Amino acid sequence: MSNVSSILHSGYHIPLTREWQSVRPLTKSALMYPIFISDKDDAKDVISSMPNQYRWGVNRLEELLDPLVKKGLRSVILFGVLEDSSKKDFRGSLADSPDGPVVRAIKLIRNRFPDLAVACDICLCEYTDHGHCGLLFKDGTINNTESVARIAEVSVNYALAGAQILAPSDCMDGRILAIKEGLIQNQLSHRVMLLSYAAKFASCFYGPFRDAADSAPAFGDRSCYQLPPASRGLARRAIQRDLREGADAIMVKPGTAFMDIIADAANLAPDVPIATYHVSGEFAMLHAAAKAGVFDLKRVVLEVMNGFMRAGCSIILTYFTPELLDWLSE
Ligand SMILES: NCc1[nH]cc(CCC(=O)O)c1CC(=O)O
Ligand SMILES: [Zn+2]
Ligand SMILES: [Zn+2]
Repeated sequence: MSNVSSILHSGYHIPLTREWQSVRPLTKSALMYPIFISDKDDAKDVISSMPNQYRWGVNRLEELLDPLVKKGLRSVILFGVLEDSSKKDFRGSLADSPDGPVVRAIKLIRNRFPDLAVACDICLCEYTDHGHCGLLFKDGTINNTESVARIAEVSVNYALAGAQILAPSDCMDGRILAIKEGLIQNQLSHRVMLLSYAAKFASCFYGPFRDAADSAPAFGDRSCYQLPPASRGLARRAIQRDLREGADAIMVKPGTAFMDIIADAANLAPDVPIATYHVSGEFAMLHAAAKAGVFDLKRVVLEVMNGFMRAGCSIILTYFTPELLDWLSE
Protein backbone atom coordinates (compact mmCIF):
# COMPACT_ATOMS: atom_id res chain seq x y z
CA MET A 1 0.00 0.00 0.00
CA SER A 2 1.29 3.47 -0.81
CA ASN A 3 1.95 5.92 1.99
CA VAL A 4 0.19 9.12 0.87
CA SER A 5 1.52 11.15 3.79
CA SER A 6 5.03 10.78 2.38
CA ILE A 7 4.13 12.94 -0.63
CA LEU A 8 5.14 16.59 -0.09
CA HIS A 9 5.91 17.69 -3.69
CA SER A 10 2.19 17.89 -4.45
CA GLY A 11 1.89 20.91 -2.18
CA TYR A 12 4.33 23.13 -4.09
CA HIS A 13 4.44 22.05 -7.73
CA ILE A 14 3.47 25.39 -9.32
CA PRO A 15 4.48 29.02 -8.53
CA LEU A 16 1.14 29.85 -6.90
CA THR A 17 1.16 26.87 -4.53
CA ARG A 18 4.77 27.70 -3.63
CA GLU A 19 3.66 31.26 -2.82
CA TRP A 20 0.90 29.86 -0.56
CA GLN A 21 3.61 28.15 1.51
CA SER A 22 5.07 31.49 2.65
CA VAL A 23 4.75 32.03 6.38
CA ARG A 24 4.63 35.80 5.86
CA PRO A 25 4.91 37.09 2.28
CA LEU A 26 7.43 39.90 1.67
CA THR A 27 5.65 43.15 0.72
CA LYS A 28 6.80 46.66 -0.17
CA SER A 29 5.31 48.06 3.03
CA ALA A 30 7.72 45.92 5.09
CA LEU A 31 10.70 47.82 3.68
CA MET A 32 12.35 50.79 5.43
CA TYR A 33 15.12 52.52 3.48
CA PRO A 34 18.12 53.89 5.46
CA ILE A 35 19.31 57.27 4.14
CA PHE A 36 22.48 59.20 5.03
CA ILE A 37 21.81 62.94 5.25
CA SER A 38 24.88 65.10 4.75
CA ASP A 39 25.53 68.48 6.36
CA LYS A 40 26.53 69.66 2.86
CA ASP A 41 23.17 70.69 1.39
CA ASP A 42 23.98 69.97 -2.25
CA ALA A 43 25.92 66.75 -1.73
CA LYS A 44 25.52 63.45 -3.50
CA ASP A 45 28.72 61.92 -2.21
CA VAL A 46 29.84 58.40 -3.05
CA ILE A 47 30.28 55.94 -0.15
CA SER A 48 33.06 53.74 -1.45
CA SER A 49 32.25 50.68 0.69
CA MET A 50 28.49 50.72 -0.12
CA PRO A 51 27.55 50.30 -3.81
CA ASN A 52 24.81 52.71 -5.04
CA GLN A 53 24.52 54.46 -1.66
CA TYR A 54 25.33 58.16 -1.23
CA ARG A 55 25.47 60.87 1.42
CA TRP A 56 22.60 63.10 0.33
CA GLY A 57 22.32 66.84 0.95
CA VAL A 58 18.91 68.13 1.97
CA ASN A 59 18.59 69.90 -1.40
CA ARG A 60 18.94 66.57 -3.24
CA LEU A 61 16.38 64.51 -1.29
CA GLU A 62 13.52 65.02 -3.72
CA GLU A 63 15.69 63.71 -6.55
CA LEU A 64 16.36 60.57 -4.50
CA LEU A 65 12.88 60.00 -3.09
CA ASP A 66 10.49 61.00 -5.85
CA PRO A 67 11.10 57.90 -8.04
CA LEU A 68 11.15 55.58 -5.01
CA VAL A 69 7.84 56.87 -3.64
CA LYS A 70 6.33 56.37 -7.11
CA LYS A 71 7.50 52.72 -6.95
CA GLY A 72 5.81 52.19 -3.60
CA LEU A 73 8.32 53.22 -0.92
CA ARG A 74 6.46 53.65 2.40
CA SER A 75 9.16 54.49 4.97
CA VAL A 76 12.69 55.82 5.39
CA ILE A 77 15.06 56.00 8.36
CA LEU A 78 17.37 59.00 8.55
CA PHE A 79 21.00 59.15 9.72
CA GLY A 80 22.84 62.46 9.96
CA VAL A 81 26.41 62.75 8.71
CA LEU A 82 28.76 65.62 9.59
CA GLU A 83 31.31 65.77 6.78
CA ASP A 84 32.73 68.80 8.62
CA SER A 85 33.99 67.11 11.77
CA SER A 86 34.79 70.46 13.41
CA LYS A 87 31.02 70.65 14.11
CA LYS A 88 31.24 67.67 16.51
CA ASP A 89 31.44 68.19 20.27
CA PHE A 90 31.33 66.21 23.52
CA ARG A 91 27.49 66.21 23.71
CA GLY A 92 26.58 65.85 20.04
CA SER A 93 24.94 69.27 19.83
CA LEU A 94 24.30 69.05 16.09
CA ALA A 95 22.18 65.88 16.41
CA ASP A 96 19.01 67.89 17.03
CA SER A 97 20.01 71.43 16.13
CA PRO A 98 17.43 73.19 13.91
CA ASP A 99 20.34 73.79 11.51
CA GLY A 100 21.49 70.16 11.60
CA PRO A 101 20.88 67.82 8.66
CA VAL A 102 18.30 65.54 10.30
CA VAL A 103 15.84 68.14 11.61
CA ARG A 104 15.85 69.90 8.24
CA ALA A 105 15.43 66.62 6.35
CA ILE A 106 12.47 65.57 8.52
CA LYS A 107 10.66 68.84 7.77
CA LEU A 108 11.38 68.68 4.06
CA ILE A 109 10.27 65.05 3.64
CA ARG A 110 7.11 65.50 5.71
CA ASN A 111 6.26 68.54 3.61
CA ARG A 112 7.02 67.11 0.14
CA PHE A 113 6.09 63.45 0.71
CA PRO A 114 3.15 63.42 3.14
CA ASP A 115 2.49 59.69 2.66
CA LEU A 116 6.08 58.60 3.34
CA ALA A 117 6.68 57.61 6.99
CA VAL A 118 9.75 59.24 8.51
CA ALA A 119 11.77 57.30 11.08
CA CYS A 120 14.90 58.66 12.75
CA ASP A 121 17.81 56.71 14.13
CA ILE A 122 18.53 58.21 17.56
CA CYS A 123 22.20 58.10 18.50
CA LEU A 124 25.01 60.47 19.35
CA CYS A 125 28.01 58.76 17.69
CA GLU A 126 27.60 60.64 14.39
CA TYR A 127 27.79 63.96 16.29
CA THR A 128 30.19 63.47 19.21
CA ASP A 129 33.89 64.33 18.87
CA HIS A 130 34.79 61.07 20.68
CA GLY A 131 32.52 58.98 18.41
CA HIS A 132 30.79 57.08 21.21
CA CYS A 133 27.02 56.57 21.26
CA GLY A 134 26.52 58.27 24.64
CA LEU A 135 28.15 60.94 26.81
CA LEU A 136 31.29 60.07 28.76
CA PHE A 137 32.79 60.46 32.23
CA LYS A 138 36.29 61.97 32.39
CA ASP A 139 37.76 58.45 32.47
CA GLY A 140 36.18 57.67 29.08
CA THR A 141 33.47 55.30 30.36
CA ILE A 142 29.77 55.84 29.60
CA ASN A 143 27.81 58.24 31.79
CA ASN A 144 24.48 56.47 31.40
CA THR A 145 22.37 59.06 33.28
CA GLU A 146 23.59 62.02 31.22
CA SER A 147 23.43 59.97 28.00
CA VAL A 148 19.81 59.00 28.52
CA ALA A 149 18.78 62.59 29.29
CA ARG A 150 20.46 63.84 26.10
CA ILE A 151 18.99 61.01 23.98
CA ALA A 152 15.50 61.76 25.27
CA GLU A 153 16.03 65.44 24.42
CA VAL A 154 17.11 64.59 20.85
CA SER A 155 14.12 62.26 20.50
CA VAL A 156 11.62 64.93 21.53
CA ASN A 157 13.17 67.40 19.08
CA TYR A 158 12.92 64.93 16.18
CA ALA A 159 9.29 64.25 17.10
CA LEU A 160 8.56 68.00 17.28
CA ALA A 161 10.11 68.36 13.81
CA GLY A 162 7.63 65.75 12.51
CA ALA A 163 9.28 62.33 12.82
CA GLN A 164 6.63 59.61 13.19
CA ILE A 165 8.92 56.79 14.29
CA LEU A 166 11.88 57.07 16.69
CA ALA A 167 14.48 54.31 16.65
CA PRO A 168 17.07 54.67 19.43
CA SER A 169 20.22 52.71 18.55
CA ASP A 170 22.49 53.97 21.33
CA CYS A 171 22.03 50.95 23.65
CA MET A 172 21.99 52.98 26.89
CA ASP A 173 20.10 51.44 29.82
CA GLY A 174 16.69 52.99 30.46
CA ARG A 175 16.44 55.16 27.37
CA ILE A 176 13.12 53.77 26.19
CA LEU A 177 11.41 54.87 29.42
CA ALA A 178 13.13 58.28 29.32
CA ILE A 179 12.08 58.87 25.70
CA LYS A 180 8.51 57.75 26.40
CA GLU A 181 8.29 60.12 29.36
CA GLY A 182 9.71 62.96 27.25
CA LEU A 183 7.08 62.29 24.58
CA ILE A 184 4.30 62.21 27.19
CA GLN A 185 5.45 65.50 28.75
CA ASN A 186 5.44 67.15 25.32
CA GLN A 187 2.04 65.72 24.32
CA LEU A 188 3.64 63.69 21.52
CA SER A 189 3.24 60.16 22.82
CA HIS A 190 0.05 59.36 20.88
CA ARG A 191 1.60 60.11 17.50
CA VAL A 192 5.13 58.70 17.72
CA MET A 193 6.08 55.02 17.46
CA LEU A 194 9.07 53.96 19.54
CA LEU A 195 11.00 51.28 17.64
CA SER A 196 13.72 50.06 20.00
CA TYR A 197 16.98 48.66 18.71
CA ALA A 198 16.58 46.33 21.69
CA ALA A 199 18.77 43.45 20.51
CA LYS A 200 21.68 45.30 18.95
CA PHE A 201 24.92 43.34 18.94
CA ALA A 202 28.53 44.62 18.82
CA SER A 203 29.19 43.59 15.23
CA CYS A 204 31.91 43.93 12.65
CA PHE A 205 29.13 44.10 10.05
CA TYR A 206 28.75 47.84 10.90
CA GLY A 207 32.11 48.66 9.28
CA PRO A 208 30.86 50.31 6.05
CA PHE A 209 28.27 52.36 8.00
CA ARG A 210 30.94 53.85 10.27
CA ASP A 211 32.86 54.75 7.15
CA ALA A 212 29.72 56.32 5.60
CA ALA A 213 28.70 58.21 8.76
CA ASP A 214 32.24 58.91 10.01
CA SER A 215 31.09 57.53 13.37
CA ALA A 216 33.84 55.10 14.42
CA PRO A 217 34.82 55.63 18.09
CA ALA A 218 38.03 57.66 18.52
CA PHE A 219 39.20 55.22 21.21
CA GLY A 220 38.00 51.86 22.51
CA ASP A 221 34.97 50.10 21.05
CA ARG A 222 31.24 49.68 21.73
CA SER A 223 31.42 46.30 23.49
CA CYS A 224 30.45 47.75 26.90
CA TYR A 225 27.03 48.86 25.59
CA GLN A 226 26.23 46.85 22.43
CA LEU A 227 25.49 43.19 23.19
CA PRO A 228 28.11 40.41 23.03
CA PRO A 229 27.41 38.49 19.78
CA ALA A 230 27.62 35.09 21.46
CA SER A 231 24.95 35.97 24.02
CA ARG A 232 21.27 35.11 23.84
CA GLY A 233 20.08 35.78 27.39
CA LEU A 234 21.06 39.45 27.29
CA ALA A 235 19.10 39.93 24.06
CA ARG A 236 16.03 38.27 25.59
CA ARG A 237 16.34 40.45 28.70
CA ALA A 238 16.82 43.63 26.65
CA ILE A 239 13.72 42.84 24.55
CA GLN A 240 11.59 42.22 27.65
CA ARG A 241 12.99 45.28 29.43
CA ASP A 242 12.26 47.56 26.46
CA LEU A 243 8.71 46.23 26.17
CA ARG A 244 8.16 47.04 29.85
CA GLU A 245 9.57 50.54 29.30
CA GLY A 246 7.09 51.25 26.51
CA ALA A 247 8.62 50.16 23.19
CA ASP A 248 6.00 49.92 20.43
CA ALA A 249 8.19 47.71 18.23
CA ILE A 250 11.41 45.72 18.66
CA MET A 251 14.46 45.52 16.41
CA VAL A 252 17.16 42.86 16.05
CA LYS A 253 20.46 43.95 14.46
CA PRO A 254 22.32 42.70 12.44
CA GLY A 255 19.97 40.23 10.75
CA THR A 256 21.57 37.30 8.96
CA ALA A 257 23.79 36.00 11.76
CA PHE A 258 21.04 36.62 14.36
CA MET A 259 17.98 34.85 12.93
CA ASP A 260 17.59 32.87 16.17
CA ILE A 261 17.28 36.18 18.03
CA ILE A 262 14.60 37.35 15.56
CA ALA A 263 12.66 34.16 16.29
CA ASP A 264 13.17 34.72 20.03
CA ALA A 265 11.88 38.30 19.67
CA ALA A 266 8.80 37.08 17.81
CA ASN A 267 8.12 34.59 20.62
CA LEU A 268 8.82 37.01 23.48
CA ALA A 269 6.96 39.92 21.89
CA PRO A 270 4.16 38.36 19.82
CA ASP A 271 1.98 41.46 20.14
CA VAL A 272 4.31 44.10 18.69
CA PRO A 273 5.91 44.36 15.23
CA ILE A 274 9.43 42.91 14.97
CA ALA A 275 12.03 44.61 12.79
CA THR A 276 15.49 43.63 11.66
CA TYR A 277 18.28 45.73 10.22
CA HIS A 278 20.12 44.12 7.30
CA VAL A 279 23.18 46.26 8.00
CA SER A 280 25.88 47.84 5.86
CA GLY A 281 28.34 44.91 6.03
CA GLU A 282 25.65 42.39 5.10
CA PHE A 283 24.72 44.60 2.15
CA ALA A 284 28.35 45.02 1.02
CA MET A 285 29.02 41.31 1.43
CA LEU A 286 26.13 40.22 -0.84
CA HIS A 287 27.16 42.77 -3.47
CA ALA A 288 30.78 41.61 -3.40
CA ALA A 289 29.86 37.94 -3.60
CA ALA A 290 27.42 38.50 -6.47
CA LYS A 291 30.09 40.50 -8.30
CA ALA A 292 32.52 37.61 -7.82
CA GLY A 293 30.00 35.27 -9.46
CA VAL A 294 29.09 33.37 -6.29
CA PHE A 295 25.34 33.84 -6.86
CA ASP A 296 22.71 36.01 -8.52
CA LEU A 297 22.10 39.21 -6.51
CA LYS A 298 18.31 39.26 -6.88
CA ARG A 299 17.88 35.63 -5.89
CA VAL A 300 20.12 35.85 -2.84
CA VAL A 301 18.59 39.11 -1.59
CA LEU A 302 15.07 37.68 -1.89
CA GLU A 303 16.19 34.51 -0.07
CA VAL A 304 17.62 36.53 2.85
CA MET A 305 14.62 38.89 3.05
CA ASN A 306 12.19 35.99 2.98
CA GLY A 307 14.27 34.40 5.75
CA PHE A 308 13.67 37.49 7.89
CA MET A 309 9.93 37.38 7.22
CA ARG A 310 9.79 33.65 8.03
CA ALA A 311 11.77 34.18 11.26
CA GLY A 312 9.11 36.64 12.44
CA CYS A 313 9.77 40.13 11.04
CA SER A 314 7.17 42.62 9.86
CA ILE A 315 9.70 45.38 9.13
CA ILE A 316 13.08 45.13 7.33
CA LEU A 317 15.58 47.98 7.21
CA THR A 318 17.65 47.42 4.09
CA TYR A 319 19.87 49.28 1.63
CA PHE A 320 18.43 46.93 -1.03
CA THR A 321 15.05 48.69 -0.78
CA PRO A 322 15.33 50.43 -4.22
CA GLU A 323 16.08 47.11 -5.97
CA LEU A 324 13.40 45.27 -3.98
CA LEU A 325 10.75 47.82 -5.00
CA ASP A 326 11.56 46.93 -8.61
CA TRP A 327 11.72 43.18 -8.01
CA LEU A 328 8.42 43.18 -6.08
CA SER A 329 6.77 44.99 -9.02
CA GLU A 330 7.74 42.31 -11.56
N1 LIG B 1 24.79 53.71 16.63
C1 LIG B 1 24.84 54.15 15.31
C2 LIG B 1 24.39 53.12 14.33
N2 LIG B 1 23.13 53.05 13.91
C3 LIG B 1 23.07 52.07 12.94
C4 LIG B 1 24.33 51.52 12.80
C5 LIG B 1 24.77 50.44 11.85
C6 LIG B 1 24.00 50.36 10.58
C7 LIG B 1 24.69 49.65 9.47
O1 LIG B 1 25.79 49.08 9.64
O2 LIG B 1 24.12 49.64 8.37
C8 LIG B 1 25.17 52.17 13.70
C9 LIG B 1 26.60 51.88 13.83
C10 LIG B 1 27.12 51.44 15.14
O3 LIG B 1 26.38 51.17 16.08
O4 LIG B 1 28.35 51.42 15.24
ZN1 LIG C 1 25.86 55.20 17.94
ZN1 LIG D 1 22.58 54.87 15.49
